[in-house]
Amino acid sequence: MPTGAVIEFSNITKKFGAVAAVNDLSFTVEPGKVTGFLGPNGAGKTTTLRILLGLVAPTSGTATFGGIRYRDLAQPLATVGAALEAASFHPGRTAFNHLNIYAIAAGLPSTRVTEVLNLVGLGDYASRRVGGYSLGMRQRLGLAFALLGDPGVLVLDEPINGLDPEGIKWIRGFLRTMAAEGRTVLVSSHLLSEVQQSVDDVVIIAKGHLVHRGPLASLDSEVAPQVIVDSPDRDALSAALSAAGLSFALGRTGLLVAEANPGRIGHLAFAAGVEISVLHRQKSGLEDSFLALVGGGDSL
Ligand SMILES: Nc1ncnc2c1ncn2[C@@H]1O[C@H](COP(=O)(O)OP(=O)(O)OP(=O)(O)O)[C@@H](O)[C@H]1O
Repeated sequence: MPTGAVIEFSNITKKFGAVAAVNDLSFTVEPGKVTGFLGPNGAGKTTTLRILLGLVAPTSGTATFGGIRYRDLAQPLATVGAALEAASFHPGRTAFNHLNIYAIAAGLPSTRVTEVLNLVGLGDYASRRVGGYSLGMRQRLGLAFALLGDPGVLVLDEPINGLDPEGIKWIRGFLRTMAAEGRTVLVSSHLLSEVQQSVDDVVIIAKGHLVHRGPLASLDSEVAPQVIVDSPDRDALSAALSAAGLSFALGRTGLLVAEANPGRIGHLAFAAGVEISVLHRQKSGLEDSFLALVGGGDSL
């Protein structure tokens, strides 16, 4: 059984000209869990993963597997499996031939190619040309490649992108199994909802900065609870809230007030003679917390 190594990013910065795509990023990723690496498009996820895999040199900082940089690993294929892009396969080659080239280069037997193709559900399609594969099948082929050396660490960039519902269900189970076997599994996504059911921990970045890391459930406490209140006379209610110095925004079912105590809102409406039609506490969901952390949904 492969043992997962701890992935460690220490003060990673990557500048493209004057722009810092990744800015002083530090975090660790533990074995035996699925860790979601989340952030809106352009947050710096792909750049960070490319640095980890030695494909891009950081401007400063280090990224290591069990303390060793990718380029210094004695057996890279047996240590880390990565799937960064699904589309870069030679269309004229069969899936078997594609993987066999890498297997031969790594000194692995052809039986391993058949094994990994079966593992990702492509066993029946091994002799088909990759050019005829759907996006979902190419995603699976990318995973098969990542698994070739039976690595303890899996690094997958947006593996759920483009999968149909059946494929999404399959990959969720696949990620869980990989982590349960002791591997370190790092999966990037720009959508929390996409990975919510598969991840134990989350690392969230926005504009190249770390904005949150911890167990998935820790996201719940990130946004302060709000009160939803409404009135047949919304203008009068708004005036009463403003007079009390409370900030609020228009929500779907009323005014969202930055205040945790519904009793306080009820009291000030009563004192102002404003009739209330809705009044309750709103606990934000994981998605709300995620959007608040990454600066709203505009860039998603
Ligand atoms: N080679 C490059 N040259 C210049 N700028 C780049 C380069 N690669 C990435 N960037 C910029 O760095 C920022 C981070 O990009 P990156 O691809 O890492 O983000 P991401 O979170 O993976 O987003 P996406 O999910 O859209 O790929 C973006 O502003 C991007 O335009």
